[in-house]
This record gives sequence, structure tokens and C-alpha cells, in this order.
Amino acid sequence: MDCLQVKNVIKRYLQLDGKEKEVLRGIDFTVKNQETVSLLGESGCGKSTLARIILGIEKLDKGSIVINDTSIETFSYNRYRKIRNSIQGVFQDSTGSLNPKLTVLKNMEEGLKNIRKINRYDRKKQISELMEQLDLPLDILKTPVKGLSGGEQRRVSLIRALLVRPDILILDEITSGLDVESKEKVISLLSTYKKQYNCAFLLITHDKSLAYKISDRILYIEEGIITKQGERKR
Ligand SMILES: Nc1ncnc2c1ncn2[C@@H]1O[C@H](COP(=O)(O)OP(=O)(O)OP(=O)(O)O)[C@@H](O)[C@H]1O
Repeated sequence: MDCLQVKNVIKRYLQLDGKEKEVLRGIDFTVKNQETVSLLGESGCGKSTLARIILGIEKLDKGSIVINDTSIETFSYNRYRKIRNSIQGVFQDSTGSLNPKLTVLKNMEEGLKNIRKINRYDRKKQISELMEQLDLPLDILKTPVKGLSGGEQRRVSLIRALLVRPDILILDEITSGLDVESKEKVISLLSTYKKQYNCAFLLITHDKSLAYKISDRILYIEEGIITKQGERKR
């Protein structure tokens, strides 16, 4: 079964010169349950716009997005509330997903409190296990997020998303700028997590080696359209 269907999505932006530019020109693909799909493309081809549309942060002009069985083309908040435990996103720049003034712990707990009802002891246990796996020291739990580096914030954002146990996780350039060791840790955590919780990933990246390493399928996007796709041979 497909956990995500992106159907003929079109998105236009108004440019400074007053003209409209079609940034996404009919994007069509699906992600099956537990599949890892990479969307690979050069800077400016529309990858992040698509990620924002799938996550309901941005409106589409035409087409639809179906998450599990729920179509969200109408972009209503209520529809999104229904599926918010099914889909989570992590971006290269975590400022949109984390509250910089709140501590690391509060940021991580927020998703858990609102979406998965689990007790305080289990919350702390799950948070500290994931932090250890990503080499984040536990003493930053009381630090406001704004006091962390960009790479640390991204890892906090990843943990926050994983704690919700989504069916599909959208990962937008999450390893860029990380050193080799941190990048390996993120990749290893994702593969462990996937085995444990049967989650699907949509990896948005321009890092070919990362895409080749972890994907079941790679979609190539050029100037707002998918130009080819390939299965990984195992
Ligand atoms: N809010 C906006 N208003 C106008 N144009 C925008 C807006 N957001 C993105 N664009 C334009 O849409 C195009 C696609 O941008 P997008 O950020 O989706 O590309 P990308 O493939 O994710 O690039 P990168 O890898 O550099 O992040 C670019 O030409 C960008 O300038």
C-alpha cells in the first residue's frame, strides 16, 4: 500500500518582476509503506517547495497529496490534524520546526505530548536513547534551542520527528553540513529506526552518494518535473 501519493502537483510563484514562474510542473509519484525514496536534484529545481507542500506548510495550485487514505488538497487545518501523526518533516534549517526560546527537552516533548500520549518516564527514556545514538549530550536538555549549533538543532529536530513514530518521514537535506561522523550516525539511526518501526522515508537531497546508499528508489527532478527514476539493485 502507498503511504504517500503525490498527484500531478503544480505550484507557481509570483516573481519580483510580477510574472508567475511554474516551479513544480506536474509532479507525480508514490511512496509505498516502509519504502525509502530519494528525490535527487540540483539546487533550485523545486525540491524544498515540494517538501513544504507535502507537509501542508505551503499551498499547491493544482493536483493533490494523499497521505495514507486522506487527501489534503484542500489544505484544511482539520484535515492536517487528522494525519499529523502519520507524517513528519525535518529540514536543513530547523527554525520552522523548533521553538528557539524553548529548551531542547520542551521542544522534543511537544510532539509527544500532543500526538502520542505517553508518560513522563517513557518520554525521557525514549528521548535519551535517541540522543545517545546521535551523540547529543544529555546536559543540553535544559538549554534553549537557540544556543545550539545548526547541526545540533537539526538532530534535535530529527529526534522530535522520530518520537512521533510517523508512517512517513520527509527529510530535506538533513545531512548537509554535518561532518562525516555525524552524518554516519544519522544514517545509522535512520536505518535502525526503519527496521524497528517500519517507517517510510522521502529523502530530499542533492547528495548522490547518500541517495545511492540508503534508497530503494531514486527519483530525479529537473526544473520542477521528474525526469527519470531508478530502483536500487540489492
Ligand atoms: N516563496 C517563494 N517565492 C518565490 N519564489 C520562490 C519561493 N520559494 C521558492 N521559490 C523559487 O522556487 C524555485 C525552487 O526553489 P526550492 O527551494 O524549492 O528549490 P530546491 O530544489 O529545494 O533548492 P535548494 O536545494 O537550493 O534548496 C527557486 O527558483 C526559488 O527561487
